[in-house]
Amino acid sequence: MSKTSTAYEAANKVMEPGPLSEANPTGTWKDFLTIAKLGIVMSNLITTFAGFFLALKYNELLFSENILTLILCVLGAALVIAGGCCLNNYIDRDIDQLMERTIERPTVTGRINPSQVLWVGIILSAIGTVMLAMTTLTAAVIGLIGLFVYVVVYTMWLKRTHSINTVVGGISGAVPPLIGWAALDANLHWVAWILFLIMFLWQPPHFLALAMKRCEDYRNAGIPMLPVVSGFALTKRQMIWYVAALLPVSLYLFEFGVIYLILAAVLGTGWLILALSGLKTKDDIKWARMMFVYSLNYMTIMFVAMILVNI
Ligand code: HEM
Ligand SMILES: CC(C)=CCC/C(C)=C/CC/C(C)=C/COP(=O)(O)OP(=O)(O)O
Repeated sequence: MSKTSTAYEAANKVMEPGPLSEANPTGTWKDFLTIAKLGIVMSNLITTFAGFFLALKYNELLFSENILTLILCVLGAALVIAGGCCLNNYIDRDIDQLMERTIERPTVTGRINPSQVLWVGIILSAIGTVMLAMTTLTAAVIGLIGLFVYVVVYTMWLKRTHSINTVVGGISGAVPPLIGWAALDANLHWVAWILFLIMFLWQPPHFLALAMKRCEDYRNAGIPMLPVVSGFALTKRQMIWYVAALLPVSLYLFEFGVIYLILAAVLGTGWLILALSGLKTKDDIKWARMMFVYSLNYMTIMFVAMILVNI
């Protein structure tokens, strides 16, 4: 039997919930922050804020006159994303108990009652959507599209069935800058769409690196991530294409000025060199670890720089 069919069959088997303990849930705030994936929410907020800040500049609006919109936008986006992460944890609790990386999650250990996680997810998403709607309706609709793609399309369907899962799921991770822009200006400028594209292209090298690092974990849980289904060689080649595509797209924001251009060129070329070194590496896991760390630094530095050069 091929590796591919084994993974797909296993993915179908794990649909049944396992022996999760629901006894004595003693969930603390820390448990809820874990479930809401605080680190991921915070980094998504960098891209949301970048979208908001650039919309201020392109629409010649004053920061001081839009502080309430900023608060509604950032808090609204944070709540929708955190709500999505709670729903993701609720739905994934059967497969999370099969992976070393996720086995300690409060939804698996039973420290939090699953129905509580479900309700917190729904309530946070609803409050966040209302807050976004108080900026513009477009911002709220984009938030809902992101939530739908993340929770329904990615988590409930593709994550368990197709190796294209994370590429499609990447649409949700790319909408936060659009939310930030739309909070001020519902007619999304092309710059907003470039931010979307940068985040969309950034994600495959980010999560495929992680999927390589955690390949055995995903295999055991029957999740058909690309390295599980198609192996490391093909995964590495795909990652190179995404990193290569990211470079010209990031340079397309040339009107941000020469400092931005130099930074984008240096960071993008550095990442491409690292990605290409994967073709020759003898230690795939070490390379994947470096790609993952590079992805986080690249995203943070690029989006902070986009804000700073436009002050
Ligand atoms: C489909 C898209 C994505 C997938 C599948 C994905 C997957 C993951 C996973 C599984 C981890 C956990 C790593 C570990 O525990 O070792 C992680 C970490 C991380 N991801 Fe992503 N990610 C995606 C999109 C994003 C986006 C859009 C951002 C930010 C804008 C982001 C930022 C981070 C950060 C900051 C971490 C490390 C901190 C943490 O685990 O809390 N990711 N990613
Ligand atoms: C507007 C909106 C809701 C946007 C969503 C933005 C968002 C949460 C992007 C990150 C996507 C992500 C963390 C995928 C990992 O899920 P996973 O289930 O593969 O990770 P896990 O195995 O660690 O749970």
